[in-house]
Amino acid sequence: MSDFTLEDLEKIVAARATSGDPSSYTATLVEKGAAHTAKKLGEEAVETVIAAIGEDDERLASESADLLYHLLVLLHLKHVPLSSVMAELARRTAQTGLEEKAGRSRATSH
Ligand SMILES: N=c1c2ncn([C@@H]3O[C@H](COP(=O)(O)OP(=O)(O)OP(=O)(O)O)[C@@H](O)[C@H]3O)c2ncn1[C@@H]1O[C@H](COP(=O)(O)O)[C@@H](O)[C@H]1O
Repeated sequence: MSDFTLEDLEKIVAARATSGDPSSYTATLVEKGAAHTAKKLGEEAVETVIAAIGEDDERLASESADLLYHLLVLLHLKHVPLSSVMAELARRTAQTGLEEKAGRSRATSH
């Protein structure tokens, strides 16, 4: 099994974003900006849903990889480090998902 991590991919994305390499898809996405990348992320999310419902596991893994890659590019463009996302996920491990959801409703009802 590969020990490749999302942190590794985050570093690759950061390097390719500023590479100026015309063959880099990351550089192309970054050039088009956050709004374009967010739309691409949405498309990849839909493709992941379609794969989950009607396609095989290999296709689901492939679409999930596209989704995570585009999320990392968007986070890069918005200057949100992956460590912030991981910190938020780590914080949530202290409670169940439904407790966390109840906390969100309380936070937005004020
Ligand atoms: N993980 C990925 C990755 N996943 C998906 N993609 C690209 O995402 C695109 C998604 O395909 P779509 O059909 O949805 O989009 P498209 O039609 O090609 O693009 P649009 O014209 O619609 O914008 C494809 O071009 C894929 O190659 C990725 N491109 C790059 N990476 C990683 O980023 C690294 C650097 O890539 P470059 O920046 O291209 O050097 C690579 O070595 C990989 O590790």
